[in-house]
Amino acid sequence: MMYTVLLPAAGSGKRMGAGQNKLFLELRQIPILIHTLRVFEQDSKCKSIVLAVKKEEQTFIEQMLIKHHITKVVAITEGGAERQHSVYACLKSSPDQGIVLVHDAARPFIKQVVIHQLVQTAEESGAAVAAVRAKDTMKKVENGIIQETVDRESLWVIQTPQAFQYALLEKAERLADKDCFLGTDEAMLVERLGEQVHIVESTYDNVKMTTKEDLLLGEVILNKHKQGD
Ligand SMILES: Nc1ccn([C@@H]2O[C@H](COP(=O)(O)OP(=O)(O)OP(=O)(O)O)[C@@H](O)[C@H]2O)c(=O)n1
Ligand SMILES: C[C@](O)(CO)[C@H](O)COP(=O)(O)O
Repeated sequence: MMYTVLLPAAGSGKRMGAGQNKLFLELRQIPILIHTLRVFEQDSKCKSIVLAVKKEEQTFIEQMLIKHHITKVVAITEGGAERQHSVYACLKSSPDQGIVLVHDAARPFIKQVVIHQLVQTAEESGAAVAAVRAKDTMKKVENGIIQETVDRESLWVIQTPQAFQYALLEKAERLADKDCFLGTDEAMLVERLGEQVHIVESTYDNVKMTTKEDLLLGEVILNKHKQGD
């Protein structure tokens, strides 16, 4: 099954503190945004890419796409104040009403095998998200005091990509927008409709480039991938 990927890239990178959109920072001389785009450019099952960007960054990004031979971007739309708004803007520009995959442009290390499993699961069941098992002991804390230890067996750390049948995501985004509900991922919007969202086990190296430490980790992951891992 072919899919379209929606890539929100209109953030500010405040936690990275680089004074610019963190997606323009380079890992091995290639911008993070291009590392992410290359995954989908090279995936024969990806038919198109829709990007949400800041208006003032659009020309720069268009030049970047040409320089790095990225050909699958079919629409570039203006992002919104929050990530969710940027994803919704992408969805409205999607030429494809089959399976859509939402992926943070800030996660450059996603593996094709995980993407394909997500697409297949979403095709069969409607919605699927990438996730890894929680590794640490997890506790609920209020005012600095532990309230309880949460059973780790049932806890997963949620990532992107998140894959959906178009009609389901469209309904979830539309209703969230109408209700002014803001979620931190798309699964939350679908969950509030009472629909099931399936987990696809991902890898711990699908990290989101969020703070400076992640850049060091990113270089290590790139080296690991270069050695065929
Ligand atoms: N209004 C926004 C906010 C975020 N994003 C995108 O959503 C992804 C995940 O967001 P996050 O890691 O939070 O990025 P930033 O918002 O850039 O970072 P910060 O929260 O530290 O400012 C990134 O690819 C980012 O560009 C977006 O398109 N529009
Ligand atoms: C969507 C996400 O990447 C899943 O882990 C995450 O929720 C984005 O959150 P952020 O607050 O924008 O970092």
